[in-house]
Amino acid sequence: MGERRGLAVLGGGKMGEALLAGLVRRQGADGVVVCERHPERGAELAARYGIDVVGFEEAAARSRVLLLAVKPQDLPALLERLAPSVGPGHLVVSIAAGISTATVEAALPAGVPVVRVMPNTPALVDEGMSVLSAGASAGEAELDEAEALLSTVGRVARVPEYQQDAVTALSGSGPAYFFYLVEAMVDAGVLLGLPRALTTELVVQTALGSAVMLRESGEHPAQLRDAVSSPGGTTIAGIRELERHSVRSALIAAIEAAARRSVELGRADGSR
Ligand SMILES: NC(=O)C1=CN([C@@H]2O[C@H](COP(=O)(O)OP(=O)(O)OC[C@H]3O[C@@H](n4cnc5c(N)ncnc54)[C@H](O)[C@@H]3O)[C@@H](O)[C@H]2O)C=CC1
Ligand SMILES: O=C(O)[C@@H]1CCC=N1
Repeated sequence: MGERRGLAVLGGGKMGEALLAGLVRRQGADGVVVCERHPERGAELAARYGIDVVGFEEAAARSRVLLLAVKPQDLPALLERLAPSVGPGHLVVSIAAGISTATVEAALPAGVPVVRVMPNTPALVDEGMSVLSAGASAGEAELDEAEALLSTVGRVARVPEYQQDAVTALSGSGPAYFFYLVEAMVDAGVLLGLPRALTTELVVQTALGSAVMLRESGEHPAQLRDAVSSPGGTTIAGIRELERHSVRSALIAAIEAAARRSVELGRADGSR
């Protein structure tokens, strides 16, 4: 079993494809297969990335790493079908929000190493953030192996598993919050009479430039914001409105709600 080298992506949806696309772009399609419930979707991925679409049994026979990329609610059924083909020579990597390594391990034969990962969709453009935690049968070697895989599509961090719900709310869901902010800013530009295409360019480049500044300067965001806010100027007039509308507090509440939902998804029935 230890001889296997391939990678199987089980569930070729949005996140499965984002990881698949990045990995194939970096390492080629050799040894990569996908399992997908919807045949049309499978055919689309096969054509786009030059990979084989196979069943669970063949995926397990051909692959060392089994990347679980179905929705948390679909994971129990998938694990039940996958379990007979899996053994300790596999490395199971689960990206399902909220689902603990203990839950995945309990559905598989004893001793199968499981690593839980929270990735995000910017993996599509090699700017992903993936956060790893080891299950009971996984050690440094398995974390290193998962890290080698995920680092082809962005940055990687490791946390103790109890922090994964907070991570899910921040970097897993985070892209949606930035997209939401961008949408709102573009609406504002349109309201002020700017053409939508120009407005979008202004906002997207501003978002990108600000993100690069944050990463490269290492400065506190408040310091960078101060540098934009001239005394008696335009920026501080805008900031006052953000404060008046409790935007900071709304963001904190949103991220708290996302983390709570991650905890709920981890319950056997995903109930609220
Ligand atoms: N979308 C995102 O930004 C992120 C998603 N995740 C996690 O990734 C997982 C997938 O999420 P999405 O890609 O957004 O969902 P999705 O619904 O786009 O993709 C799931 C895919 O799995 C397929 N599928 C379901 N059951 C299957 C089965 N038994 N066999 C083969 N294929 C099967 C579906 O047909 C679908 O194409 C979830 O567990 C989610 O928590 C994690 C981080 C970020
Ligand atoms: O919304 C979700 O549940 C998934 C997990 C993190 C991002 N998307």
